[in-house]
Amino acid sequence: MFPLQRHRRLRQNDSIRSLIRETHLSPTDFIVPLFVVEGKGVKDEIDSMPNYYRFSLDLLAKEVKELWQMGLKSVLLFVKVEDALKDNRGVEATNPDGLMQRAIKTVKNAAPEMLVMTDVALDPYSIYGHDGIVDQGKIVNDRTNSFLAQMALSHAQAGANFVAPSDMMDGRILEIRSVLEDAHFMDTGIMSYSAKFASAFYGPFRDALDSAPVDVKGIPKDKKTYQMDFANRSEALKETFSDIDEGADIVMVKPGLCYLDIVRDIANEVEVPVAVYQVSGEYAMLKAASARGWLDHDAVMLEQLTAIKRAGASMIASYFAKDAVKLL
Ligand SMILES: NCC(=O)CCC(=O)O
Repeated sequence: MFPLQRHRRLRQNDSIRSLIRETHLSPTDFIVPLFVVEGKGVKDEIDSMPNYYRFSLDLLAKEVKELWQMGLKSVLLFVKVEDALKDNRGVEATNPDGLMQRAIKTVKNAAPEMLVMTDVALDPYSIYGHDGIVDQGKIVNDRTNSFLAQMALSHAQAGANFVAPSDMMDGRILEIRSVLEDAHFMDTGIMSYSAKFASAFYGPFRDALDSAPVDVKGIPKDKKTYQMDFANRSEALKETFSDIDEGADIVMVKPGLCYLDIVRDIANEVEVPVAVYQVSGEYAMLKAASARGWLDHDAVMLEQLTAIKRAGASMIASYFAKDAVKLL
């Protein structure tokens, strides 16, 4: 009771505040998403993601060395696939000499200890921009899983440490785990996008990879039959428990800031590490507002990242990773 308890005693100066601080960010909290394109000497800024780039393999190597020197130890690879290589089943996704497979090797050559995680979903390879095979206007589940498992295997064969299925098909973790085990890739981990919501915050990412669902009659224009309804909460736990039962090593909530209640729910319930993906729209909002002088970029960035960790994230996939680490 006041005045025996004066809460402000513990806030009087920076030394006491830092002594009692409960949440700390460190470079090892981050996974750095990287966008890869064909070509040479390409470092192409993404319009809706200022200061974020698509790299050709030569400059990817340079970027990865820089990240490693900054103390960033994990990357998550995404590729921009040329239109001529797209189809309905993602055949190119299993090409041993495809862009993803070469990107994995490039990262490993540049920084052998860098943890390489790879996106597993059909959308960058799909003529329809969907994460699964489209058949008569539907995204088919089980047939998609076989392709995802072959894609994951191909990434493992190229040297990926973790595959990261971002597609939200049912049962894909079990199928991927089984295929990896059968092929003796028992040390290749799975970071599952377990609670991925059908969010409007992914817009800039889809610009970056040209992977938005097409606007064609008879093809679903959104991903709501597989990604979760953002109004739901308990479903996220159900999805996450399924993925853990099927063999996920790390589970993920995506997007970040609007979903911290979900992060806390899951962190309270599960015993595997929880990743959060702070997505492209979250990045774009802060870049836009700070460019206009409306928000203090660095202060808001650190506040958001700290809040994500405070909510229960063991790791954060974030386009701010480099900006943040420079301040830590
Ligand atoms: N499967 C990866 C994503 O959908 C990323 C979305 C984003 O950063 O907006």
